[in-house]
Amino acid sequence: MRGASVELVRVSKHYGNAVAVDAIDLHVPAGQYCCLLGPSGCGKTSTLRMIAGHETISDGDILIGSRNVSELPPAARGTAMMFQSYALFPHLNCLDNVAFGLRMRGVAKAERRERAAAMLRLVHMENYAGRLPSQLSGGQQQRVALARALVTEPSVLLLDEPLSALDPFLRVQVRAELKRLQAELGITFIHVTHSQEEAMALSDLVVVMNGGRIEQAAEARAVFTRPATPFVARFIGGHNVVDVPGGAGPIAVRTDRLRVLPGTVPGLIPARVAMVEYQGSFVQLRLDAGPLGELVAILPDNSFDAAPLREGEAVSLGWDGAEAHPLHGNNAPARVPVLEEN
Ligand SMILES: Nc1ncnc2c1ncn2[C@@H]1O[C@H](COP(=O)(O)OP(=O)(O)OP(=O)(O)O)[C@@H](O)[C@H]1O
Repeated sequence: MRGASVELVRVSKHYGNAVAVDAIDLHVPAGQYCCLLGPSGCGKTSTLRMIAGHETISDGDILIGSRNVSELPPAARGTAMMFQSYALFPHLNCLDNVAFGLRMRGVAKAERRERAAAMLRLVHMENYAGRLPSQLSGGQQQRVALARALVTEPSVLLLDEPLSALDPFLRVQVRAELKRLQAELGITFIHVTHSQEEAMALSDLVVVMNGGRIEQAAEARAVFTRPATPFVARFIGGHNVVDVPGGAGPIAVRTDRLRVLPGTVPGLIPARVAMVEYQGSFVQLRLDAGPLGELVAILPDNSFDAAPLREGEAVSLGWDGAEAHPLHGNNAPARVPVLEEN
């Protein structure tokens, strides 16, 4: 299998008068793991469904590799889709479920079975080939669904909240499995999630969406250390968005970089400890900073224990200059469409 790049050029989706996706530009290089991340209703699923061809594009173009696929039916795009609900056929065993997509494409029976068995091996489910979906756990069904999506050898796999139906323990396990498979197969994955943690753990490219637009598209570490907008800083978590009076605009200060000193220190921001939350390896402090609102600081448990603070106590807040990250607004560079060989 080979990955293909995915390029969205001024892509919009309207439902009647409502704009679900608003003229977005995005380039996902071939073979990358990309997560579309954002709150409910921000347009992630509509974007994914337009790439798959399950939804018409209201405006703009989608290119996969060097082909403009905007008008092509789903089966002609070289994509496969994996859904949140596993959507396995209940009356077919695992092998037949996986082979189903090949039957639809007219592949002969012996080859269908061979390729389906190879896919089950890939997801470590070869010993369950004869079982019905009802005889499998949620995580196992998810693996079979993955094998079924991959059996047609897509160059792009589209995943719509593939982990959200799993319990937290399984979610982390299947997440690692997805990452391993993507690296092994080298095909492009585009994965919709509203979980920051999931996006950070999986992605080469994190695309943060809000209100039908892209707020930032960058590598996970860049999104976390250099969020482009107040929305990204808040959504990705781990940041305070602070608008100091007389400053040059809002800045982001990581919660683990906010300094909290006891008492009143001239020149620092006066605050009061509103809540102390013990979280195991660290302690989270909610701090009432008056006109600046509530700020959050996290301290390793040993630093907190060395000089504990109590609720109601007066403190002073500050940060090193280098830790103040200006939030310039949407500073994502304008994208120039790039064509690559498929
Ligand atoms: N078939 C439809 N008809 C009308 N409006 C729709 C339709 N599908 C989605 N929308 C609207 O378009 C916007 C974007 O929806 P979309 O499903 O793409 O968001 P999402 O980010 O995937 O949300 P979620 O995480 O809740 O699935 C929402 O306001 C939604 O109500």
